[in-house]
Amino acid sequence: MKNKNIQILEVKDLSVRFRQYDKGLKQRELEVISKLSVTVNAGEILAVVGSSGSGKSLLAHAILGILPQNAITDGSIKYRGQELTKERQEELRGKEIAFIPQSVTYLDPLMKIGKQAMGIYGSKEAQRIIFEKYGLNSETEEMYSFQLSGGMARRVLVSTAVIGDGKLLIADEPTPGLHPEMAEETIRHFRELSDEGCAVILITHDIDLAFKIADKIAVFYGGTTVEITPVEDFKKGGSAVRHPYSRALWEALPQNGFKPIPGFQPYAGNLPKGCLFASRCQHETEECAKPMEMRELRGGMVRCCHAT
Ligand SMILES: Nc1ncnc2c1ncn2[C@@H]1O[C@H](COP(=O)(O)OP(=O)(O)OP(=O)(O)O)[C@@H](O)[C@H]1O
Ligand code: NI
Repeated sequence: MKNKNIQILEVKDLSVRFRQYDKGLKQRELEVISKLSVTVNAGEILAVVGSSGSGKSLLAHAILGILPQNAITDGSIKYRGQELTKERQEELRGKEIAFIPQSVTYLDPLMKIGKQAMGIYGSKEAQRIIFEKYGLNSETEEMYSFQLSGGMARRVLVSTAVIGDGKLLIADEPTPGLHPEMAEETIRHFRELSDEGCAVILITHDIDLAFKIADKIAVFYGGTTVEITPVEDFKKGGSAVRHPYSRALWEALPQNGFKPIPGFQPYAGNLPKGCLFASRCQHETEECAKPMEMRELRGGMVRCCHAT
């Protein structure tokens, strides 16, 4: 494996707020991501897991510079050591930084699939090989996105993203809607890309999948990271992970007893000042009401004052 220690992406203290209008013309800002920091190195696969609405897709959109107009971001996002400005995002998006979006509506409805897949840099031959690998015949190239089934559209998105020589691949839930063999193939492909030195961020609900290929797992909750851990700790089990929410995720897996987590994730605009998980946590004490920073622990990071 090459370049394993070269940092490709560094997100530091990222916050994302949405400007919204309350009743009348009163404006307010809804903070949906706060103090979020992650890094990914070349040749490394970082899996981002966490419940629905925890901010996973927004992190991807912030890196790519495709947040909606009313979004305000703070903090820093560095790509290969340099700040990712709007100009750089535009320049790198779809080239060095490849993206598989969560929704197939990202396909351009007015452009033939072949043309979209070619992007700006791909050759026709390379495209054919990749399309075949993903079970897309040459007729697909002449189709428009509305003519594709959900699974086909997803395969187009995946193959499109992996055609070029990306240095960073961000895949937002790439496998749902794919047949198991195709999902396996996709994941194998990610591994190949990372072995060639590409940094990969895999956003997924499927923790088993993350176990299979990730090097590192970032656990999101309420718009920020609560834990970053080498995948090995998650594999070892509930006692090896650092945060009570990570442990709860582990215990909710079918093979570990399917234990549900009582309570709900707090919603942006109504977040507690201290630990976001406190109201659902059996270890809650007064200390948990204080602002909680990420700290290093046992070769990983955790946002919990009780973790040991
Ligand atoms: N344009 C927007 N305006 C206001 N709030 C938004 C907007 N887009 C997303 N949000 C909110 O931001 C939070 C994070 O959304 P995000 O899509 O990143 O979640 P996610 O972790 O990707 O969830 P899922 O697993 O369901 O895909 C959610 O609470 C969502 O409602
Ligand atoms: Ni999402």
